[in-house]
Order: sequence, then structure tokens, then C-alpha cells
Amino acid sequence: MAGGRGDEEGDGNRQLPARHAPLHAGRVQQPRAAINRLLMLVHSAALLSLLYYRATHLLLHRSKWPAAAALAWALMLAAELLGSFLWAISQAFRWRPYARDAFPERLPGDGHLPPIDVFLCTADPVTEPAVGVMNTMVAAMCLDYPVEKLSVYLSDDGGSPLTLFAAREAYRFAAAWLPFCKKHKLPVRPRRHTSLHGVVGLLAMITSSSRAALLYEDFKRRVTTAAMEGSPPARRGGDDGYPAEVVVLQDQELNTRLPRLVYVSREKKKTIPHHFKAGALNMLLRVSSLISNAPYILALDCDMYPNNTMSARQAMCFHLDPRVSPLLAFVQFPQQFHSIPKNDIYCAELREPFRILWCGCDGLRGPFLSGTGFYIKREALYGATPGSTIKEELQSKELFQCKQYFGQSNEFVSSLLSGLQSSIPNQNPPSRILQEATLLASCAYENDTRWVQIGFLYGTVAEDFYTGYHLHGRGWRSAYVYPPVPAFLGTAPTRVHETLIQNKRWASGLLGLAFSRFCPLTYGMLSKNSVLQCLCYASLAFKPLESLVILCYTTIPPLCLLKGIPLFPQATDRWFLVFASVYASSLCHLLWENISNGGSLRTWWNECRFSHGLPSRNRKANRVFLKLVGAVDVNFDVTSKLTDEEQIQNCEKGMYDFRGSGYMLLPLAIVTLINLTALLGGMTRIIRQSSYNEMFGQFSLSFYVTLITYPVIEAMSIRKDEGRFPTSITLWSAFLTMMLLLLYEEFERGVTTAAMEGSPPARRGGDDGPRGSSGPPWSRGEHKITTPGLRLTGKEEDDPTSFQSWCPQCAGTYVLPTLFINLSLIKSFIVDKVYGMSTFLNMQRVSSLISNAPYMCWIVICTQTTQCHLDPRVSPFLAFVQFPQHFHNIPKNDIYCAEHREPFRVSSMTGF
Ligand SMILES: O=c1ccn([C@@H]2O[C@H](COP(=O)(O)OP(=O)(O)O[C@H]3O[C@H](CO)[C@@H](O)[C@H](O)[C@H]3O)[C@@H](O)[C@H]2O)c(=O)[nH]1
Ligand SMILES: [Mn+2]
Repeated sequence: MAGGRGDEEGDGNRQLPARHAPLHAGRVQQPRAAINRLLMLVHSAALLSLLYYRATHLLLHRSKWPAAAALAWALMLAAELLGSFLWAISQAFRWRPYARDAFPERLPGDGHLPPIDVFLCTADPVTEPAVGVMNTMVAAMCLDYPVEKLSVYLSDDGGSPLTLFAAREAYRFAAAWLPFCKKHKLPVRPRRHTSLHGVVGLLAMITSSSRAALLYEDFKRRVTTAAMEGSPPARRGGDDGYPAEVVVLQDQELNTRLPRLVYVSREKKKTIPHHFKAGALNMLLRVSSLISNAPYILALDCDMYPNNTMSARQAMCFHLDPRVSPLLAFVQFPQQFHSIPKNDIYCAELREPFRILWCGCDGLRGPFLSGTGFYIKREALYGATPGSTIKEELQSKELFQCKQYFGQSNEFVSSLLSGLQSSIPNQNPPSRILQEATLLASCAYENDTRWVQIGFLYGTVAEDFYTGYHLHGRGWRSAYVYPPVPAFLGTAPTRVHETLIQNKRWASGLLGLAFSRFCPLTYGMLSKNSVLQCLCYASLAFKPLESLVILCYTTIPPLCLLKGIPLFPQATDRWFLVFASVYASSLCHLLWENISNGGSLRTWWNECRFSHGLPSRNRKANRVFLKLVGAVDVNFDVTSKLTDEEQIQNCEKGMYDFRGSGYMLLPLAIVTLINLTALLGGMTRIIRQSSYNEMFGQFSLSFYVTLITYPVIEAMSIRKDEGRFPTSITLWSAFLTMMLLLLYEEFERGVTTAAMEGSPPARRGGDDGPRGSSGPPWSRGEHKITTPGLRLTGKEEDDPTSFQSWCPQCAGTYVLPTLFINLSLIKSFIVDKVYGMSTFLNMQRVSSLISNAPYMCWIVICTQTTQCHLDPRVSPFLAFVQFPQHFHNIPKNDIYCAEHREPFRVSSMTGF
């Protein structure tokens, strides 16, 4: 991308761009798009074949299998169907990947640039240390943009006097730092994974003895000392909340011109919901409308500091282009991170979203709104229709109608009616305005208004995703810029716990949309959005369900491996190729996407590990279940921005840090142990039964899962450092795995027996058999006789004379043989041993009362029968016709001679 400033600061008379010199350019990423489409074709053919194989096998052979096997196959089919659905909708992202360049040097002079308000949110002075927040704030003030057109708003949801103190100190420091920045023509990109960040990183690179550096050290010392001494305190007010506070800092007493800084801490009351970050941003939207009312807003998380000061100008290349501007709601920059270790085991780089998915949407209607690092049009947030202004829309309305929407503040409504500012007033706002601003920051302001539809949307912790979806649905578009020098850099999580918190929040926010009436597949399709863009939204919204697929794939095959139930075709079967090619093609696609985006084999492996098992997925799956049953109300748990050198070193060594996650680790640990057990148990079984061919697929899968979850095994057993698995969790997971395996064993035995005996299983009564066991069982009404479509329970129906009465349909017309299945037998330990014989005797007695046929065919497991008894030559002497016993589950290497070849082939009494 072209960068660099055109003119020196203060030149308000830049030349307008040459008439046809475009401010930006865009193109479809080729050959990526072509390769993606080709892969789509190949992969979908393979997927369809896989589903065909799974479904037909299940339908055709189900009746011959033990019930546990049929159930496992059915679950695998469900998982594969779900996986295929998710894959199919995710292809919308890969259809038309797009890339853009901006040419800020072609922008008009500073005098023509529109003002920008920067919204910065912080929530917790402990997990978001003040020095870090101030780094971001100062870096935002240093954006390469006319100072008089820039205002920075800091929302402090912690209501912390310490943050306000730090803001004042930082403002003073900025007066020295801003000229220094301009002089040294910063930005300079800070070193990768340095724990210093923001201005500190920049300083460290330039000089450590300059005046600015000393001032910075001084600023930092004062803030950290204040934080340690607790004066001013980190928290304000009592437990019930605190009032709103608006403080404007302006440069009157300083001799450098600085952007205006406004500190706002909104009113909080324990009983009133504050809607987390969305609430904070909406409050800033109102407050800023009275003070600067800039037409464009840059939203930043407290740790996302502007690293490339050109981003504002880059964004304006789009917002000021008359061809795209009327429909353009926001320009999004990727989220990038300064604290990413070389070995990015947590995939904190978010490569897939920001390198692939967002580029994919950019070729459609534009990227999703991503919480931070976007320049958005104020009009779009107020709810204007694309192409018009809120002023035009409100002019036809009465004042009371406007107030119904936007609340009771006259000042605020008149700011809407008077249109947006093209320049910002230089003086401090009068106290009247500050009082009004305090009112706009109160809890009650939004009561009985339409603020649920205006600004950032509520009711979710993924407010960014929802708001973007809402904007796109109303016909707005967005643009994505991925500059070579990162525009913003944030703090990435360096612990499993942080990743879990983040993933939990995202998963619950996204799923909330998927299972609401606003689902992108239904509601979205009817909106002004395009079909492909809706599929993109749906893909992200349904993505957490992927964890269910993974949960199935990491538990069912290993359990079946333990039991010797094959789930995949034999290795020598040509169908095996279909399965292998589906897995291989998805892994290769991921590898290619990694390498072509500057990744490596290592990033690829980390992503495989992360997305196929470690560590967030199982947690997500939990959430999916809980969310589906409506059991959780997810909070916006703020992720910690503290970085720890030891954690970073652990990352470099590829060691996950499991501190602080506690019971959240159980699902992960259990899956790991099940696979490990299956791998060892399965290996023994395979060797014993020489079932290499049947079990190859499952064995490989368990091997892959064990490889992926190796860090967990390591953390449970070998590691001694702080980040290892807590011993209690290790013990619990071992215990629970054992219980699970025992339960599975029981279950498997249960369903298999049920299938053999008829269903439901005859498990009535205690261990001693049915109560009152005197007299024959059928006379006590304890057994049931079933005919197709008719169900009987002993008692008077047992009377053979009443046979006609309970089967009126059959009366006189014995066309079909009637099937009698004895469902309930005497169940006791003694009879258990001769169960088959007792069944036979029972049947004989029951049938003698009902049909009393002269011949009986005893079928144990369903086989065919025939009628040889009718041959008059043999019939008089023929007592029974015997069929051999064949078995379907005999291994090729029949070491137990289970085939019974000798009895049935050789020595059977053939003459008999
Ligand atoms: O009640 C709250 C909670 C959070 N925040 C701020 O919101 C920002 C994001 O919170 P963080 O804990 O850093 O969340 P992340 O997981 O890093 O956030 C990602 O995901 C969020 C949605 O879940 C988006 O809002 C963010 O922009 C996006 O970076 C931070 O600056 C917080 O200070 C508030 O202002 N008020
Ligand atoms: Mn964050």
C-alpha cells in the first residue's frame, strides 16, 4: 500500500486530487479465488460420496449390526451432516476474496478532511492496567490527522479515579510526545513480541535518553506508584454504583496543540443493566454529539493502540470517495497483536478470520464489524438509510417523535437536526453542555427510547457482529483494509484461560444470533443483504456448532475402537480413499492458506491443534449445550491485558499455560484420556484380532487426536511448572474418564442385549425376578405379547377363546402368519444361565394356547426358514430340520475357531 504523508502539517490548502486519480483500488485475489472454487468442487464431490457411503451402509446393514454399532454410525452420520452443512455455508467466504489499497497521498488538503472522534473503552483498572490504556490513548492522539479535527473520548466503565488521574498525566506527557512523534516521522513498528508496547515500544527503538523518553518514564512511574499506593483509588463509590462524570481536558495551559481529550465515566447502578461495551459506545455517541459531533468515529479497545498513524487517512480514502461513500458505513482494519510469540500456540494471530474470512466478505458486501479498529459513519449508527442523512430523515418528524427515538435531551436532538460538524469548536464546551453530557451518560437516559435499535446493539456480548449485521441488512456496505504495516496492535491472550473466556463469549454471542429469529439464513435472506453475504454471517454464527462435530469425532471413534466396532471402510476398500481424501483435502487446504499468507508449517500445525481439539473447542461445546437449553446468561468477562514474561517463554516452548481454568479443562482432559486409552486398548485388540484393515481409519484418527492433545498429556503428567494441569483436575478427569468408560461398557452391553432379546429390554423387577413368582408367568399378567400393530398385556386376553376378540382384523382371514414375540420372561439368576432354553419352553407353552401349530421354527438371531416338512416321503419320520450356525463377525484369522467348521461341516449328523 502506498503510504506517507503528502504535505507538512498545517497546510490547509492541499490540492484536490487530480480528477481521475482514484483514492483507492481493489481487485479479486487471483489465483486464490480460482483455486478455492476448484477445491470447492473436489471437496464437495468427496463429501457427498462420504455421506452416501455412511447413509447407505447405515440403512442397508443396520439390522445386522449390534445396536451400539448402529447408534455409533447414526451419530457419525449426524456429525458428518452437520460438518458438511457448516463447510458448505463457509464456502461463501472463499468465493470472491478481495484485496484493497488506499492512496492517502492523493487526499485533499487537511482543510478538506472531516473531523474524527476516537472512542476508547476501558472497563477494569486491574485487568486493563492504566499505563497500557494510556499508551493507546496517547497513540490515538498522535494519529496523523489535523489535531483540531481529532477528539479522543475515553469511556471508563470501571469508574476509576486512578484512570482519570492517569489520563491527566498522559495528556501532559502527550504534549511532549506529539511534537517528538512528528519530528521523528513515526510510526515505527515496535519489535515483535516485546512486552513494551505502544509509545514505549516506539521509544525503545529510537533513543532511551531523549527528553520524551525521560518524560515517559516519569509518567509511567507516577501512574504505577499511584496504582500501588491506591491513591487515587482504583475504584469509586460504594457497591450500589456511582454517578456519571464528564471531564474535558484541553490544551489551553499547554504550549502544544493537542487533540481534545474527554474522560467519561457513565453512571452505574447495580440494578440497571449497562449493556457492557455496547452501552459504553452508545453513551459516547451521545456525549460526543454535544462536544465535537464528528461525522466519523474510530472505535478502539483499550489495548488496541494505533501503530500506523496513517490509518485515519487510509480510511478517509474510502469515506471521501463519492463513488462508494454514500453506501459505505465503515472501514474495518484487521485486529493484529503485538504480543504474539513466534510459536503462536494459541492462534492468537487470528489468521483465518482476518486473512481469509474478512477478505472473503470484502468481495461481497464488506467485512463484519470487528469491535475495534474501524472508522464508522455516525449517520449509519443513528439509523439513517444508506445514501441519506439523519437530518433529512428527521426533518419531516415532530420533535416529540424524535425524542421518542433518541431520548429527552433537547441538546442532543438539536445536534441531530443541525447536521454534523465539519470542524470542531476550539474552546472548551460551556458548563451547560457538560451538564447535559452528564445527563446523557446517566443510566436512565435510554429508558423508553429506541436505543435498542440505534447505535451498537444490545442483548449480546458480540455487539460488534450484531451491529455490523444490522447495518448490512439495511443496505449499508463496508470496506476492509489490510495494510502492510499493522494499523492497530492489541494484546493477545497468552493463557488458555484467557482464550477460553474469549471463545466462550464469542461462541455465545454468535450462537445467540444463529438461534434467534434474526438468523442470517432466514431473516437475513429477506433483508437487503446479498445471499452470499448472508451465508458468511450464517457461517460465523453457526461456527460454534463445529465443536459438536469435533466432540463426536474425538469420542465416538475411540470408544468404538475399544470395542472393535469399525466406523470407517477397510483400509484396502476403495471407499477408504473417499474418507482419506476428505480429511487430506481439508488439511491441505488449511496448509495452503497458511503458507500463502506468510505462515509456516508450524502455524499450520498450531491451527490444526487449536481448531481440532485444543483448547477452546470443548469449552465451546459445553456452551453450545447450555445455550441451547437456555441455562446460561453470559457476561462480558473482560480478557486480561496483563502479559507475563514467563507465559511468553512458555509459548515459545510450545507449552500451553493452563493456569486458572480449573474445571473448564475437564472436557478437554477427558477427551484426551479417552483417546489415549483407545489408542492403547485399540492397539492390543487390533493385534489380537488382526483387524488392521477394519480398524486402520479409527486407529489413525485416535493417533492424530492423541498427537494433537499431547500438550495436555504432558501438562497432566510430566510438567512441573506453574502452567501445568492442576493435580486435582488431573485426578478428577482420570476418575471421570474411568466412570465414563465403565458407563459406556454398561450401555454397550445394554443395547446389544436389548437388540438380541427384543426391545424394550426385559429388565423389570429386582434381581430375584418378578414379584409374586408363583404359578406360570403368563397367568400373572407379567408378560406382554405383541402382534404387529397390536399390543397385549396378559390378563383375560390370555384366554385362547378370546383370541378373536383382540384381533378382530384377523378374524377368519389368516392370510399373514401372526408373529408372536415374547417380551417378558422369568428373569432370575438361575434361569439366566439357560435363558435360551427357557425362552423356548415359554414360547412353546404360550403358542400351544394360541396357535398350537404342528411345527416350530426356533430362530435365535433372525435367519430364514423353509418348509421341508411337507415332503410326504420324509415327513412322517421328520422331527426337525436343522440349519448350521453361521457367524458374521469371524475375523480372517479365526484364532478361536469360532467358525465351528468341524461340527457343522464335518461331523454333523448329516444322515439324520
Ligand atoms: O462492560 C464492559 C466490558 C468491556 N469493555 C471494553 O470492551 C473492550 C473489549 O473487551 P476485551 O475484554 O478486550 O474483549 P476481547 O475479547 O479482546 O474483544 C473482542 O470481542 C469483543 C466482543 O466480544 C469486541 O467488542 C472487541 O472489540 C473484540 O476485540 C475492552 O476495551 C473493554 O475495556 C467495556 O468498555 N465495558
Ligand atoms: Mn481485547
